This record gives sequence, structure tokens and C-alpha cells, in this order.
Amino acid sequence: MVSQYSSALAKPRIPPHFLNTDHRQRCLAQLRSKHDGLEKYIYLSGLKERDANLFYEVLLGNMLEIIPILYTPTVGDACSNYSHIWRRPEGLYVTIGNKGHIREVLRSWPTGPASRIAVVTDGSRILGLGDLGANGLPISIGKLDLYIAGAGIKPTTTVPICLDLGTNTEKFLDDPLYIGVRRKRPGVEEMDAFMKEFMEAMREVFPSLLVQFEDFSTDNAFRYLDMFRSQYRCFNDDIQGTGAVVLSGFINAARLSSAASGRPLTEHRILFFGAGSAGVGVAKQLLSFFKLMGMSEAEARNRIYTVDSKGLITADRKGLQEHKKFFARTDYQGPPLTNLLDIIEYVKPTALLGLSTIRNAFTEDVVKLMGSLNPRPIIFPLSNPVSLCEVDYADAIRWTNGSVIFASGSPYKPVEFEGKVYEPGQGNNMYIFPGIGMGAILAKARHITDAMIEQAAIALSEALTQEEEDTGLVYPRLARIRDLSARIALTVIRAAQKDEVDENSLCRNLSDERLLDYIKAKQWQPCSMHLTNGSPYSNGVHIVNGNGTATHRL
Ligand SMILES: NC(=O)C1=CN([C@@H]2O[C@H](COP(=O)(O)OP(=O)(O)OC[C@H]3O[C@@H](n4cnc5c(N)ncnc54)[C@H](O)[C@@H]3O)[C@@H](O)[C@H]2O)C=CC1
Ligand SMILES: CC(=O)C(=O)O
Ligand SMILES: [Mg+2]
Repeated sequence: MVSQYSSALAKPRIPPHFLNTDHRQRCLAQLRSKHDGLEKYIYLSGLKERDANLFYEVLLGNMLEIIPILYTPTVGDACSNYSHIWRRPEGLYVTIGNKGHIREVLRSWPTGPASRIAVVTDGSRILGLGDLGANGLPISIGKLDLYIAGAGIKPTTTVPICLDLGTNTEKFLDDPLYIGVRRKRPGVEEMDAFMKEFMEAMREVFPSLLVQFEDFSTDNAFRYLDMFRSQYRCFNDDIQGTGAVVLSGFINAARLSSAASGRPLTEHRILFFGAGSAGVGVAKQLLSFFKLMGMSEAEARNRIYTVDSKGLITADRKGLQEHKKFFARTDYQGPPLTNLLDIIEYVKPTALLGLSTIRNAFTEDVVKLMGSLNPRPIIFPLSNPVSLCEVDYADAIRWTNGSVIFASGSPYKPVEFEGKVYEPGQGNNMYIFPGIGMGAILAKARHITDAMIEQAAIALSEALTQEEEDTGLVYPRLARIRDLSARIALTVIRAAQKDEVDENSLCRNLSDERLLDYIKAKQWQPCSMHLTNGSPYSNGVHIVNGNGTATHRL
């Protein structure tokens, strides 16, 4: 005889009043009842597992609240602790042991050739947190959630990937709960051979895929971008995505700053504190700011100064890494400049950009000096997560009496100072990669060209509403991300067409207005019928009907 208990398990029933309640509100209440960021992350991850459709509905309706959990800053905690908070397999791990049969591993991914976008990390530099090895997977998952929420990419076409090639972080190798391969990272030759097989296999198994490289350590970030960008449909988010988003914010910031100082835009001088993949990637993209005004590359380069852990980067320094050479100064004669205050006194920058991972590197003296040199100094502390940010927003406002033009990598709340409320910008590549990806996918671009990246930046810079401009913002409000991504995608498609790398002739025949409609029509929306069947085994994107039976899998 079947007991009452087991029969209830076999046929779970929805509570009688359930249909009249808003499950999204219930989820939000459950989320808000948790007071620890990591607990919220675990809750959301579980919700996605139980009912992905509902998860995306809640995310889309509450982006300002939820993005900082799925993405920076909390995703940093999730990665750092991933081996300990791990609940279930998610994403795709390709390990060094898979060398020789990577194709077979990729073929295990359920959506196969229907896949459109992969975010691939090797976990070697997650945000500013260093080598987290196999714990890096949540960064790929978080970025893809932004593709889904921000651009409307269909969830089932996304592939989060972590390449597990080992880790050089001893504490993980010593941790009995560490989920990754227990070995040190390979040398250059072994890694190159792995990456070549991986990329070849990716194209074979997922022929329509765009690959976003994410959070590779700096040398490898530049190396694999150079190696693969003309061969595959791929880009590096930290170099190119960050470059584009900062160019966009900088265009708007420079206008505000020049309006206050009366100095021409061509006279901006930009000081980069941090010269890794992000610092140099952004510096290279900011050449466009000057070149678009008619300056030569040499003139543009001359407006940019870079600093690393040894101080102002000069060409006479011995053993300079390859990626630092382009901006190394040849015009400075004198003893090495190592102190940031001395460097600022020497350069007299109008803008100070932080991509150093050094918490509070922009001290009160530094910020005040920038304020004394500029009526409206541009200060962008862009390192992630917040715990590594070069200066907090409230301090930057206070130390400049509210004159700072500010954008940070991770989000800050508005600040009230002397009776006025100031709103910060968030200079994070999340504003730009969803639109770049959407455009590249719809154009069926063979490659991601420099013009596609540059046009994406310009489109974002031009997207401020009158109200946003009047408020002094340098980036549009995040709540508009879907519309922004569609507009960015449009310019990316047009740039792909101009560079003749597009393979979707349909887009060529549409006017801008029709193309925008086409892009918006392609944006995936979660369905508002989101009742779950309560099955502990449901793990996809479901639409479920009123009697609790899954009727459609997206
Ligand atoms: N806002 C955004 O959208 C993005 C932000 N980032 C952030 O940028 C940061 C850097 O990333 P990567 O360039 O890939 O890392 P990285 O480790 O290659 O670069 C760090 C750079 O800072 C320099 N540095 C370290 N200590 C210093 C010190 N005391 N003084 C001056 N310079 C110092 C290093 O020499 C190096 O050049 C990370 O925190 C990352 O989260 C990265 C990509 C996007
Ligand atoms: C935002 C990002 O891509 C990073 O901090 O690495
Ligand atoms: Mg990154």
C-alpha cells in the first residue's frame, strides 16, 4: 500500500491559493531575507536551477538589485569560495587532462550547434582576485546572465566554460574541497597547444559560436587575442570590452571636464594607474578619443601615460613586458618616478584611471591634487570588485567638494554631500559586451573588428537621455540596458558590414529602423507564466501550465 507521504511525493500539488499570488514577489522576499551577499548568490543560483524562467523574470524586473549579486562585487566572493558553495554541476569544464579529445568533451554540451555565445575563462585572473583556478566558473556564468538579461540572448544558446589547467595558488591545491585539477599551470608551449586544440574543437562542435575570452592573466589575454582574433569569431572582454566602455564614458566625461575648464578636448592628458590587460587595453582604445578629433596616432599616444607597480613606465626601463612598450614614455629624463603624487605633479593629468587592483590607492592627497589641477577632475577607479577599488565614491565626492567626474568598475550608491545628491557612473564592460555579442551574432560576423568595438563605444556614449545628461551622468542608467544593447548591436552590425566580415545578408537589406526592430524582435523574453511544477528534477527553462505540468522547454 502506498503511504500518504509517498503518494504526496509522487504527485506534488500546488497550494490552493498559489495561482492568485505573485511568485516573483515571494522570490524577492526570500532573497531579501538573506543578509549575506554570498547567501543571496546561492539562493539565486538555486532559483535558476528550479525555475530558470522565473529567475530571469525576477532578474529583469530588478536589475539594479540583482546584477551586483550575480556579477561584481558578489560574484567575486562566489568565485573565491566556489569549491565550498558548490551545489551541482553547471557550465562546462574542459581540463588539461582532456587534451587530445577536447571535441568529445564539448560534444557533451546539450545544445550543441544551436549554441551562440560562450564566455571562456581559465580562472587565472578573476576580477582583481588573482588565480582562482577552477573556481573561476561563476564569472562565465555571471557574464552570460548579463547577455541574457542585458541583450536578450536566449539562455539555452549560452555556454559558460572554465578551462581547468591547474592553478598556481597553493591554498587551493592544499584545500581538500577544491574542485579543480591539482597541479600547477602549464608552461607556454603546453598551454598554446591546448588552446589551439580547444579553439579548433569549438569551431567544429559549435559552428555559430562567438567566444568571449574572460579573465585570462594579462600575458595570455594579449597572446590569445592576437593568436585567434583573425581566425575565429572571438574577442577579449577585458581588453576590448573594457576599452570600449571606458572610451564611451570618457567621451562624455571629457566634455563635462572641458566645459568646466575651458580647455580644448584635444588637451586632455590621461594617466593610467595599472598597466595590465585592462589598463593597456583601455589606453589603446582611448587613442580613438584623440584620433576621432583628427590627431595622429603619435599625437594621441603622447596624451597617455601609464604607471605600474614600479612607477611611471618609461622606455629606458630594463625588461619591460611587451604589452607595456607601446605607451612607455621616451620624453621623461630623470630618476624613476615611483610615487603617484610625484607622477601627477609631473604629468598634470586631467584624468586618472585606476586598473591596478590596489584598494584605496587614490588617497586623499591624490584626489585633492587632481582637484587642484582641474575644476572637474575625471577619476575612474575601475578595479573590481569593490574591495579592490582605488577610491570609494563618498571619499572622492568629499575630497573634491563634489566636482569629481566619477565612474567605478563596481557599483556605488548615490551620495549626499552638503545637501546635494550625487550619482556615480559604473564604468564596467557589462554595458558593452552584451551589445557587441548580440550584433556579432546577428551579423554572423566572421571576426570582431576594431571598428565594431569602436562603434559600440560611440553608440553607448551617444545614448544618454536629456535627463541623464542634465544629471551629469557619463553612462546611461542600467535599467535601460536592453534598449542600449539593441542600439549598440545595430552599430556593431553596420560596422561588420562596412568591414565586410558579415555573413547575414538579411541585415544588409534593412533600413536602420527596420534593423532595430529586427534586433528587438530577436531579444528573448522570459514568459510571464512562470508557475513551477515543483519537481526537484526540473533544471531547464520551463514554461509550466496551471496544473503544474511542464508544457514547453525554451
Ligand atoms: N571596470 C571594468 O569593466 C574592468 C575592470 N577590470 C579590473 O582591472 C583590474 C586589473 O586587471 P588586469 O589589467 O587584467 O590585471 P593585471 O594584474 O594584469 O594588472 C594590474 C596592473 O596594476 C599594476 N599595479 C599593481 N600594483 C600596483 C601599484 N602598487 N602601483 C601601481 N600599479 C600597480 C600592475 O603592475 C599591473 O600593471 C582588475 O581589478 C579587474 O577587475 C578589468 C576588466 C574590466
Ligand atoms: C569587469 C571585468 O571584466 C573584470 O573586472 O575583469
Ligand atoms: Mg573580466
